[in-house]
Amino acid sequence: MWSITKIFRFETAHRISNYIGACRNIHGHSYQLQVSISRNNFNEDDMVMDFKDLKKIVQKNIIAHLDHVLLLKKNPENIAKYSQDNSPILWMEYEPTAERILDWIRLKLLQVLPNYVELKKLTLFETSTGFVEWENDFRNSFEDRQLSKEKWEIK
Ligand SMILES: Nc1nc2c(c(=O)[nH]1)N=C([C@H](O)[C@H](O)COP(=O)(O)OP(=O)(O)OP(=O)(O)O)CN2
Ligand SMILES: [Zn+2]
Repeated sequence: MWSITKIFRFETAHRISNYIGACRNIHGHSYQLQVSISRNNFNEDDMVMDFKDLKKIVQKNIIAHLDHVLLLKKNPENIAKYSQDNSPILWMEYEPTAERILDWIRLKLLQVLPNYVELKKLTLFETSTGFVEWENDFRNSFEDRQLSKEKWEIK
């Protein structure tokens, strides 16, 4: 199995509203995202996938939605405090922990990546010392894509 990885950066603010400590306050991180996709063979250009094509997909579907945006869980407290704010807000179903942000990214990428590649691994650095990873075990790959498509179609 071959894989390629592309690295992205984005600046995003969040607050973890149920957190006991400073992460309850709105604060920002310079996130680093690593996206790895895999394939058994090469395409007619002798590539797993053109880095530029992977970049376009991730920029359009992920980075454009997260960069310089405030991530908030859609709960009554956050709605009351921040919904009148002029900042761009991405309202999330869950607290915007690194884990949940990466899961949001994973579900979106499963929906938009071309069928000839598999999403292999995702790594999200929230700080220079803390990161979360997801790795495909390839057992439920097809089912994951179907579920992801259904989830996004509902919204
Ligand atoms: N498992 C998780 N733990 C924490 C998350 C998270 O998303 N997942 N998030 C936070 C805070 O939002 C923030 O990221 C602070 O994290 P921390 O690594 O503690 O940041 P520091 O700058 O203090 O890191 P040091 O290396 O200790 O200086 C908290 N936890
Ligand atoms: Zn944080």
